[in-house]
Amino acid sequence: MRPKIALITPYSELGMLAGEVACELNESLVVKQAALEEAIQVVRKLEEENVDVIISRGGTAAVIRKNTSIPVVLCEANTFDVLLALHQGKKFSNRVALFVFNQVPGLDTIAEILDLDVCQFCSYEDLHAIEQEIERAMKAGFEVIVGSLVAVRMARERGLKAIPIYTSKETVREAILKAREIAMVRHKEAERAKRMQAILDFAYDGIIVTNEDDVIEVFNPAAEKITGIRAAQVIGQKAEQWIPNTRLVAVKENRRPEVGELQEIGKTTIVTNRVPIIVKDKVVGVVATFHEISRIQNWERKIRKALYSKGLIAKHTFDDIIGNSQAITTAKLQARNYGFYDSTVLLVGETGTGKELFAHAIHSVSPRNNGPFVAVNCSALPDGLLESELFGYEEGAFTGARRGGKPGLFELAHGGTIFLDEISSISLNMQARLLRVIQEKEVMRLGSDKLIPVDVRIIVATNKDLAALVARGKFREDLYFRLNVLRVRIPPLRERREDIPLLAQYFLDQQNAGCNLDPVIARKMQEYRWPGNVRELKSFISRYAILVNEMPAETIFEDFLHETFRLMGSPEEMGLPVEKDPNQNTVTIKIGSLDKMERELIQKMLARYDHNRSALAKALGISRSTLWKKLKSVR
Ligand SMILES: Nc1ncnc2c1ncn2[C@@H]1O[C@H](COP(=O)(O)OP(=O)(O)OP(=O)(O)O)[C@@H](O)[C@H]1O
Repeated sequence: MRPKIALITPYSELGMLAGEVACELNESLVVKQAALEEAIQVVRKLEEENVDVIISRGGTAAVIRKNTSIPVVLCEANTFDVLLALHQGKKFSNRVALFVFNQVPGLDTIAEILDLDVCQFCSYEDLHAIEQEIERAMKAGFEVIVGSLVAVRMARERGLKAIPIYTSKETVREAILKAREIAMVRHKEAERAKRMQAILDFAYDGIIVTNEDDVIEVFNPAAEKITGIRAAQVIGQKAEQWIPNTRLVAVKENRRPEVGELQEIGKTTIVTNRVPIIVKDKVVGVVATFHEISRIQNWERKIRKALYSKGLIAKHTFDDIIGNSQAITTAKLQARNYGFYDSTVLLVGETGTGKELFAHAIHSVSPRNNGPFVAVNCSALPDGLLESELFGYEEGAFTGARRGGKPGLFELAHGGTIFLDEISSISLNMQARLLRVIQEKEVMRLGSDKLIPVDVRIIVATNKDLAALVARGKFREDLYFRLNVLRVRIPPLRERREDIPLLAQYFLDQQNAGCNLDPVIARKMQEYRWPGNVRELKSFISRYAILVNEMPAETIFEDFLHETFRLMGSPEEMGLPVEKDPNQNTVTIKIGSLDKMERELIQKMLARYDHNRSALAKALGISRSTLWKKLKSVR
């Protein structure tokens, strides 16, 4: 933006000279002719035109300065210009009255050089004052005057010889250059002030600034909203008059920042930071920034929600891992200790034992617990898809690649933990890429040649014997050693049968079933092998909670087992105790009424079938409901 510069001069010659210089400097200059008080009207107009700087000289410059906030650059004749004019004056008299607004430095020396008697008349600001001074000079016997054009004009009207002091071209050039510089600085300053204002206006934080006298200088719109006080009321007032319990004065005196302090303003609780403004070791004020605590809570909720919707948060802690057995307690203790380190953790355990649960818990005690937690089931995706999910891709990396590319899960887990479940299922190609990530701590998106540094802790889980896979060449040995740093074995449920009733009751409570586990079922459950471990137990309890009011607990369990056997194999294969009776094909009962004999027969058969009603119903060739009715009559 070109600066707007104006020159106000009492005589046209200076205007013409300045125009010429401005042209040479490629600067646009508005020239106005006016002297002393006449200049005030002109200045008003220039203000409307947003002129940045005014150039003027002598008394006119002094008048302008008093009447505007626009900066005024002096274009004063210099000593050489005065000397030239005095030299001219000497041609007419040895006594010269000098009419200039400011004292001329070195005037005595000039007078001596020129051998001239010079008397200076100065500091006038209106025509009347000049007139009076000229009268005084005349009375003192001066016949020649040298000075500003206004003075020269008046002197000539009174018949005196008068020589004007012209401003040299060099002085004009300097004035224009100076004006240009000031205009530029002003523009920059105005821009900075606008930016600062925008920051204050649009900041969500309340901002209050006090000066060294504890007077409020800044009170932004957010501060108005939070405090309910209007800025216009408080700016220029002492802070303690308006802000209850303010510590701004104390902060100024202590010279120590107070950060994250809670403060009550009416019914609102705010979190505030107060920091002293120290310039060259002097406290020149205090700045306070603050926001309502409810807003922080809202943000937190939003952030958590966003992370939740992405599944990027650990949802479980060690408290969620139920079990008192020695086996699970040892595993928990070990895993908790590993949580504090940053090395890779390998979780080994059968399906459904709680490996993912352990991964969540390890992250939640780790120093990374504020970072994201990303869980990936490596067996759930085909190799190519898993690769693009884990490492991300650049736009156009493959057909169907999303515009703008996509960050991989390693990038999303930056600062946190990534959990790779079923690690044994990844291909050798993926194993090589994973090894590089672990070694270099960098990922490269598909279709990109840029390495992105990532700071991620890795937890992997397997239900397969990785060492055996290494021996069979299915798993890279170097990766195995990288992963097998901190190892936790999670025991299967059958190795901690004492936890079964506890877990069952825990899941029942989770379902709000409002009942306790039938002790008979609890015992039976402890005898069962639970090949699907806790997951299987949990799904049984979900069914149990729904059916417990509909049918006997034993029937629910037996039906459950029946289905499991159908899917997985015989009771023997499932590890259930099956009565091994040498007289398997016969049952002895006492002779009695038909009813009685049937009751005894059913009781004995039930015992033989280890209370597995489905199996018994099948053996007797009757439906389970018929058997159930008969059992009811037995009881
Ligand atoms: N000790 C436990 N206490 C409470 N809940 C548990 C426990 N162990 C496992 N669970 C629950 O059992 C289910 C299966 O657990 P999880 O998914 O962690 O097992 P996993 O070993 O990772 O299974 P997979 O090998 O099939 O991936 C989850 O619902 C989990 O919350």
